[in-house]
Amino acid sequence: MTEQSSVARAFNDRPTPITAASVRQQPSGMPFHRYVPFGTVDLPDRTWPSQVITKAPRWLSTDLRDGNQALIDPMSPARKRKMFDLLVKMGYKEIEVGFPSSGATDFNFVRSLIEEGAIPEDVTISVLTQAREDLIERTVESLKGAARATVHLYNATSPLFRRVVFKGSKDDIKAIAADGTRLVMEYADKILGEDTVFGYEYSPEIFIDTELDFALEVCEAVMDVWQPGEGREIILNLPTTVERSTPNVYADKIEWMSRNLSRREFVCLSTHPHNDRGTGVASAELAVMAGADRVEGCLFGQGERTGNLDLVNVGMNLFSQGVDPMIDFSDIDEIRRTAEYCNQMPVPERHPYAGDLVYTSFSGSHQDAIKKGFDALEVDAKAAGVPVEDYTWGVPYLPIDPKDVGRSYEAVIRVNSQSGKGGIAYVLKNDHKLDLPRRMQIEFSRIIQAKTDAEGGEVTPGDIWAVFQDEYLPTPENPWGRIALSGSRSLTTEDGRDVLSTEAVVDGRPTVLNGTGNGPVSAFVNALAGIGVDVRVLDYAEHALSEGGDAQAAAYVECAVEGKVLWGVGIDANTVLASLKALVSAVNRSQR
Ligand SMILES: CC(=O)SCCNC(=O)CCNC(=O)[C@H](O)C(C)(C)COP(=O)(O)OP(=O)(O)OC[C@H]1O[C@@H](n2cnc3c(N)ncnc32)[C@H](O)[C@@H]1OP(=O)(O)O
Ligand SMILES: CC(C)C(=O)C(=O)O
Repeated sequence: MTEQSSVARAFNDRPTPITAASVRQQPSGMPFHRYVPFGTVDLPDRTWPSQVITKAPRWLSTDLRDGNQALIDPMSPARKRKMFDLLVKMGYKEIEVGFPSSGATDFNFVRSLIEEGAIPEDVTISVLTQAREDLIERTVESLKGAARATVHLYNATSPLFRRVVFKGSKDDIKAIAADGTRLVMEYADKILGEDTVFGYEYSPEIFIDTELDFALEVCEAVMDVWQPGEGREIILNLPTTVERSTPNVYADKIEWMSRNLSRREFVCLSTHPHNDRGTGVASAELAVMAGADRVEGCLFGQGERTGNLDLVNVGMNLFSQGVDPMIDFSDIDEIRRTAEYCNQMPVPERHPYAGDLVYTSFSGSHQDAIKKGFDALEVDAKAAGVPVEDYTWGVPYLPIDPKDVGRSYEAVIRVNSQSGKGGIAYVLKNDHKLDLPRRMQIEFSRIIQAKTDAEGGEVTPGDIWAVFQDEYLPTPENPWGRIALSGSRSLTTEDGRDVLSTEAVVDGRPTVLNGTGNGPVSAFVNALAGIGVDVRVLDYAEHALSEGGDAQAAAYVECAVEGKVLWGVGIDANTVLASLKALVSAVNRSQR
């Protein structure tokens, strides 16, 4: 047994130490007995947990189909076209453009894409259909003249759907899939010309709830009809449809299918997660680790109920691991604005990578670490001789550089009552190039904290600057304080000592302040003593605010004025004058 320290012993002697046994949660009274746990897969030799994703999967955007079918107000042709053009611009090469047999809107949209030549040569459009002959015929008709097109056929295969929706046996369900595939091939043959490169995708809908051996049986029956082989791929898409299991169970199912499918080399194994449990992204990532070659989803997770898999999230997750997502997310706000316009739905502030607040910290310890992180990044990049925008990213609390998705650093730190000195110092440095010494950061943050405690809410960078100016840098528009430097200043050296003569206004009267010291600052301190002000300089710092001939400098002095310790700030093109102004700033503050 390890010996307890005296501090731990003292704590354990207290009457009510917190232990697991003393935390008493109450039964909820919720009817949880109505639900059964999701079955697991017996796959002890699973390999997916140790896989690492090192390249982007194939992507299919279904914004114009699964996304669109979930909208209160489905997209107008104009909105659909805007979404299509965005997806193309971002780099998606497989785009599900609709459900043409649903009605004129989708049918005509597909026609317009083809007839207006809106589909780049390297982009394959895809259309979804139920396995019903009239719908299949209409679906294939919509594709006439397309250069590259895929028909995607689905039917539900799970026990609940077999019993409740189709009221059929396993064989009936398998026949729907196989017959549907045959019909797609027949109509494609009849309707589409030789100039259409034609592809086929089949989805056993509700795959997640389908017995694995039956899902395999149906997929094999479909493949027997399609006959995949060299140069004749089949896409088998295994959707969660309604996400009901933890992502590891889905990954087991994908790995099991990947291992057991015949003709695997001609199968593009596709994943289509939904997000009912909020783990759609994890499901997709684990599915890719488990062998999926392709990921279907929508921008920002638009889609039925809680949505489809968020393509932006998965793509940016890859990016953040140093893997090229093969999709351009560099203007995330433009992508978001377009998606919001097309879907007529907002992307929430906390949405991964794209929300308004996802690169923003309000809290003190986060801001402190971020400020230190940015400072260190700059120093490290400089030392390595690498431009900071190419240097390996590593700033606390920021998983990626917001600039890589087109964001500025402005919103990285926002100040409210939860903020500390680091955040406030960051704003002054970022917006005004003022690099406050640490003790001055503490002093100024107390001033801002008093404001947030009194008024609540957020203090904007503009507010912070206004308070800073008012506190340390009286302006001609807002003059205050006993002393103001006015006209000229002369500095000579006699016997190795500086002799300073400065024109000033003291208590409203023109006054010349004369003093001698072993530097201009100490000469000015002595000049102030001449008008009865007792100042002792405790600390001093200065830095340039900009580069070049007309560069401004900032000086910071910590002084004891009549025994009161406080900081002053001066800004001037001349560093000596900046330091004298800083002394005046401290003296005036002491008497304010
Ligand atoms: C998981 C998914 O996202 S699947 C995609 C879902 N998307 C959509 O449905 C959007 C577009 N759909 C539509 O506009 C309409 O459903 C239409 C126009 C295609 C068809 O409409 P309707 O002919 O009225 O049929 P409805 O949609 O009600 O379909 C129900 C019938 O189709 C059968 N059915 C449903 N899915 C399938 C399928 N994949 N394959 C074959 N039959 C199917 C049902 O069993 C039912 O048959 P029953 O009437 O004999 O009981
Ligand atoms: C048609 C299929 C792929 C689908 O949308 C789903 O199962 O969610």
